[in-house]
Amino acid sequence: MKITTLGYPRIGKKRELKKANEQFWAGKINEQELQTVASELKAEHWNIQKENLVEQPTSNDFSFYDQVLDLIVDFNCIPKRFQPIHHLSPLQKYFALARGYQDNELNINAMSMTKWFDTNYHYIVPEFYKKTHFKLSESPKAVQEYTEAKAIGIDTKVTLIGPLSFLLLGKEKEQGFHRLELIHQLKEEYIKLLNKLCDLGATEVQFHEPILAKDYNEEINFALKTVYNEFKKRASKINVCVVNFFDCYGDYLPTILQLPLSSLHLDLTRCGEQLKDVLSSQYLNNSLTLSLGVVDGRNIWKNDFKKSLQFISSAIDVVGKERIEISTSCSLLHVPYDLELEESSTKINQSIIPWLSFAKQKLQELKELQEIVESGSIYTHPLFIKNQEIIQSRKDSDQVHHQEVKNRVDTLIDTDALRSSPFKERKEIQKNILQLPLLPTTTIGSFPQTKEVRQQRNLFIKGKITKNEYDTFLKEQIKEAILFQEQIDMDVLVHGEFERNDMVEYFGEQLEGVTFSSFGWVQSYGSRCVKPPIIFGDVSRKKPMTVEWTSYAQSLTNKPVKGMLTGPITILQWSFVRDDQPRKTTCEQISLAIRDEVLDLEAAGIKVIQIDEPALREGLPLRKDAWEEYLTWAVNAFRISSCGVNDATQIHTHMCYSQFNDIIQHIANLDADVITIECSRAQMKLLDAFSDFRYPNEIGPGVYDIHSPNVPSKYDIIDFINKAKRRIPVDQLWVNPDCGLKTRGWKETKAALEVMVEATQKARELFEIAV
Ligand SMILES: CN1c2c(nc(N)[nH]c2=O)NC[C@@H]1CNc1ccc(C(=O)N[C@@H](CCC(=O)N[C@@H](CCC(=O)N[C@@H](CCC(=O)O)C(=O)O)C(=O)O)C(=O)O)cc1
Ligand SMILES: N[C@@H](CCS)C(=O)O
Ligand SMILES: [Zn+2]
Repeated sequence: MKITTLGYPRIGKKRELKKANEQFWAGKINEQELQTVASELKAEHWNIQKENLVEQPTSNDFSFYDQVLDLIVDFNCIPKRFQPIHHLSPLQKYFALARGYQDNELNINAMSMTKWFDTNYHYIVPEFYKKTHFKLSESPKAVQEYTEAKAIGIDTKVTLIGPLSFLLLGKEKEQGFHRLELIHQLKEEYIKLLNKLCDLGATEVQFHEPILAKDYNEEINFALKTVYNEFKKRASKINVCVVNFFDCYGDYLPTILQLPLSSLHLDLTRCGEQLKDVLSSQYLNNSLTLSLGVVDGRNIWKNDFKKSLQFISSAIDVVGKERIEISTSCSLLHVPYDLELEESSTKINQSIIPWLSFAKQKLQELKELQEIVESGSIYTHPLFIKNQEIIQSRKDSDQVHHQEVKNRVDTLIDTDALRSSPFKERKEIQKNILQLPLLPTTTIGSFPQTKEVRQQRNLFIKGKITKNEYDTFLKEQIKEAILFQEQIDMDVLVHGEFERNDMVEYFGEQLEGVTFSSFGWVQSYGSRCVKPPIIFGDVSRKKPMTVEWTSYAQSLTNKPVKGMLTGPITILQWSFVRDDQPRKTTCEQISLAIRDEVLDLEAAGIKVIQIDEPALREGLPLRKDAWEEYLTWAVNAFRISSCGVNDATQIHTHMCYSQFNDIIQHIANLDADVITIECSRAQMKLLDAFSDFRYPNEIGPGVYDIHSPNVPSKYDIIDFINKAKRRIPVDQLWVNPDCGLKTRGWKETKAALEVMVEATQKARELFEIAV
């Protein structure tokens, strides 16, 4: 029984790739130096896999920015707007696709980014045209990496995103065709790639087709048959493995089992039931190897060997040990590197360390499972016994269970999730209190997290400056931010979130039942990483988390300052969560903690409170038949956190990276007084969802893109507001940027906000003339 892997994290255990990329972008290191960092990381990751008895580690799981972008480049599917940058080196051009390009003459928008399924990883979205013509690069990255590993004596399995997922994860940039129509030509280029790999000695290619975890579609099923049958016919020497993760194969299973594959991967952590279906299927042929994804690639809990061994044993009973491989459920991209780094950390709750497993430990778990199975005496094996003791210690721990938190959730009643009066009545009350002009202006919360802000925080954490000094520094930042917003005549102000390392980690650090790592970095997009909190027990709030900063900001101005909180669904979605109770229950506990904070902000005189929920959509189950259940509890969780306030307190929410058309009813059910949404890249398409639905509450469509340092023109913003006004009654509209400004510098932030407020003032004048 072999061990197989699906991909290793690539950012580096101390974020070496992040740092090298950023230095390269800043012109501080050259391409050769960056390549050296990359090669060292790849070699290190292959060697870790070898040490853990992975015979053939995976290659092509590395990426300088994103694995979908790698394919866009390798199949030459580069949008025409990038043609003028042919003078750049291939690597510079690659980064330009992801980050956009500006010089004195050119200003090219980056390709857009979106969430990779229900994860917090973002991929670059391929853009397709009717006439897109794929052409395999002379030196595809998969070939380079396979060769690079071979040169240091490591035979690898090559991972590739499969052709169906590559197409379906992209979007059509013109009407009148469906991107799946491009499959035949794309397939030809994949076949060329397979043959190239084969010529170099590669024996196995692992095609990741996570699109199969989504709803069944007849055309996709047909394409699946055609493509993989042809791979076998036209690249017959290479073994083809299909990998799906995050859910089961569903109705694709009969087709999948009839394909000429050498192995098939099953994510048994998300969908254990599928193993029975596979093992009992009439289509299971006697040469197919099953790759059992028993170790969770999406969470950080120590594997429960009992559960895994049950899967493994039942599969061995039917197909025999030789046809079984054990694996992680998905690529390890979504978990941090190495728990050993936390062992001397004063941040993490040390007593929960035995319960955890990061990427390196997950490989060790596979090795131990292999050893146990090969020993033949599973349940008496010392590794099994030790594992079960740890699993049991977590189940019984009083660190995990707190009766008063459970009681609070159990005694929630319907009215806890209801505002006192309907929106129409609240609107009038809030209007009288807040006295805001038509088209009120605001921002989403964060202001630039400058080097100085991060440095001061770092000095404070390392004990090099006192709490008093750090607080004084933060107050200075807040004061400057408030002054600036007053100067430009912004209507609803924010304090700037300078005290926060991250919008989720900051709250995680302050909640009971949650711990946080020192080095648990996970890539979110490009060089940006997050350190997801670890929710290990019943969650509650010890004391106010944000009131001091918001109150301080409010004390500096007569204008309303928005309290700024991260919502329960987003905290849940962007953390590593408990696997011993339903997500819904954990979410309800977080809702109550946020509710307490909302009420404390209200009691401190804060009149506007924003509860960010950018991850609401991302939390949707992959298959639509499970949406309703999720949306019902998720919306309710938001309402529990927001509905304790008086009618006079205005509740905002904010969402970004989302489409709303198919969940608009649930967005309305949140019953936030105001929702601000990312809108500028998708132009007004997003707003159409709200307008077609006749969305009843107030909306702030983002009027400019915060991902680019470009300062929007006044004309563009007025044009934007006009378009919005055509869709939504003007007394429902707010004006704001797409999202927070933490990744931007102050110079462009100030210029852009100034333009935004001026444009709004002009739009108000024009409106008054028109009426
Ligand atoms: C809105 N987004 C977010 C998502 N998920 C989150 N959890 N948070 C989000 O904001 N998902 C969707 C999007 C993704 N967008 C982003 C945008 C920006 C970042 C980002 O900037 N990440 C930072 C890390 C942020 C952080 O935690 N900083 C800490 C630590 C700073 C640090 O680097 N310290 C050094 C110490 C140096 C030393 O001298 O010792 C270190 O640890 O090496 C802080 O500010 O205190 C990033 O740099 O990638 C992420 C997602
Ligand atoms: N309040 C947060 C929301 C990001 S989605 C911010 O402004 O950064
Ligand atoms: Zn946002």
